[in-house]
Amino acid sequence: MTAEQTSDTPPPAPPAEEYRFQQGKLAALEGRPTSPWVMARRLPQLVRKGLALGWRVDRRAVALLLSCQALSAVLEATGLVATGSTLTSLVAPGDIRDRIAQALPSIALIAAAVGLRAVLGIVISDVSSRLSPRISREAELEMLHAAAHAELTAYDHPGFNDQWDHADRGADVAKDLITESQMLMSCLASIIAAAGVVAVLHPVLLPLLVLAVLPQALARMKGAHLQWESGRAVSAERRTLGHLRWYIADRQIADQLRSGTMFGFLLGRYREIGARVDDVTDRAIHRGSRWAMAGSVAGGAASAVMWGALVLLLASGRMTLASAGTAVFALQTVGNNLYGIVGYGTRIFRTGLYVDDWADFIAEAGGHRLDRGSIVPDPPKAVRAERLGYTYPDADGPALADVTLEVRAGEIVALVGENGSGKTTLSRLLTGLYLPTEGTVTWDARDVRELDAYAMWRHTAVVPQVFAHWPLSAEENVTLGQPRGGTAALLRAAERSGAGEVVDGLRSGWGTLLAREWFGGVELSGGQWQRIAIARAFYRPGVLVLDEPTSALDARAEHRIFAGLREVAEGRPVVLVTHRLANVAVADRIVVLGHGRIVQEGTFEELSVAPGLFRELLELQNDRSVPGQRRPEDATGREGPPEATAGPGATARETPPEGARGQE
Ligand SMILES: Nc1ncnc2c1ncn2[C@@H]1O[C@H](COP(=O)(O)OP(=O)(O)OP(=O)(O)O)[C@@H](O)[C@H]1O
Repeated sequence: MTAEQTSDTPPPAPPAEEYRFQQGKLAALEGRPTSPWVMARRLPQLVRKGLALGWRVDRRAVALLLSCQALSAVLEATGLVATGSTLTSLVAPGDIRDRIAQALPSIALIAAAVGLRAVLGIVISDVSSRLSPRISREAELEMLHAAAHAELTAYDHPGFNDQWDHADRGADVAKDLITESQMLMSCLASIIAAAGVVAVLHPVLLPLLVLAVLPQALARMKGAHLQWESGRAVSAERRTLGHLRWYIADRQIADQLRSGTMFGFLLGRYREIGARVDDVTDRAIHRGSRWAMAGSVAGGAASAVMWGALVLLLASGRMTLASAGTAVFALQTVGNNLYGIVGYGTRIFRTGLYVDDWADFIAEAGGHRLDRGSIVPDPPKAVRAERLGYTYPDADGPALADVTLEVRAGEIVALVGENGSGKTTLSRLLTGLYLPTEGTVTWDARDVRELDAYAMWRHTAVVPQVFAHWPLSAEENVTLGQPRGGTAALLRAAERSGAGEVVDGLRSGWGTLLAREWFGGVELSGGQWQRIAIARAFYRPGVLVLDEPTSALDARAEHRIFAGLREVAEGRPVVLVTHRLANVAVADRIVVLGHGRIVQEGTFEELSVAPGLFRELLELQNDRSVPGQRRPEDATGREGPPEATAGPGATARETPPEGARGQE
């Protein structure tokens, strides 16, 4: 036990709200089959689906599979018929040598059929093994395509991530659909062959055999459905476990996990959630076992009836010994294959449910497929928001309301305001990453809804607050794999952003892999990464959005960005989001947001003198006095007024929380 766990302090009371994925309403779940009968009816549909998947990947392989299957069934029937005639020859009266000689051709036929079926089995297994991984990869690619063509807002909808998870599982097991379909067809072909022989021997045997297998078939299907249901019920919990694993083991926060001695606490959460998952799964397994038990008892009784009937037929002389012997072989073949059908049918049904999830996802990207116009825009000369409003899914109120503003090419508009006032949301709307829930956003007077989304994003360059560290070369990290404008454009962007200095120090210059050491790459510092991210945006044409672009930069690097911004803004609309109010002096216009609305608008000179939120924030940022601390020259004990001595560029200073101030 670690020192962390031996602490005498009692475990903390459970919080009012727990980190938990919300399970969205899964429309696909409704109307899903629940009864074994409906499940059985779905099997042909699923086999078709499996074959269709395979067909898309490799037609020749599927055709070969089906042909081998059919041939194998014919050989099975031939073998059974030959078994019948072998037995008839062997039990006939006469000299044993004559009887053996008479049976020899059919024995040879049985041997040939068995041998050929073995060869066909190897071919079938070879073809389906090659086909399976390709099917999964194809399914995965379709899923990734669907995800990349979902609206960004999809990720804010509870349920979307769940649907992605289910689809992912579906893509993973899609390969099994073809193998299971093929096994199912193989069993079916054998049954048809053997059932024909049984039916000829005596018509009563076949229905009795079906009756013997049916109870177990129903029980197994019920079990499969219960298992699938429980899997869905705990899927959100499983994802939470996955996230917790990330928090416990990821390198990015490994230092904080240690310095905050968080390990024991998070592990406790992990155990609690794991126990909840086990609870649901155990219940499903117990229910499934009860069904299996009932199915076995009923099936055993029905089998006894069938074998009793065979003995009666033999005893009453309605069946010869040879026919009875053939019947035993044929019944065993039918019986085994019926169990095979039940087994593979159950598996294919379960696989089918997951594959349905996958199919639902790729059809509609979890209900959030990009569904916009097809107009391919030019780089915009003016981006305009008109009475714009935006409410996040399931949010209590709007994040933005009644916002009207325009940013023209060559103009820098700064968005400022307190945390949560809607700056990032607005910048995402202006670049069409979100679609408005109220009002419109237009690019050169065209509603962004009418534009082809990916075509418009080719004219957007964004430095978000949290930017990607792509595990690619330095050059690809700037060009994003879409070189345009040649080396000159790359070097220009690098020069203006300060990324050039970073690249100059790298072991292979622009070709250096920027990834962690254990990927064979070079890891950059936070500020160095930010310079690369800025170069990325400077390199791309179109609307430029800089959301806190210099938060990790040193003073020299920051100065370079803002000093060069006017040049970068030439011919393109620029939106600058920042809390460092000294930096917004570079903007042509400043838009101040408060609770999702525009509360002030003007130039730096206008707003810094006009009473209002901007001046208040500016003064707070420039205030370097410490509340409650006496200044040496202030012998009267009077709390010093805020000093406005710090010039523009002074770093924002955190003020202590209200409660802490009260205790001073
Ligand atoms: N993905 C989201 N889902 C739901 N609500 C969100 C989401 N992102 C932001 N919000 C809410 O929308 C409001 C505006 O957020 P936004 O990120 O636009 O603010 P901001 O002004 O950029 O804040 P900051 O200065 O802290 O970056 C906030 O109240 C926030 O809680």
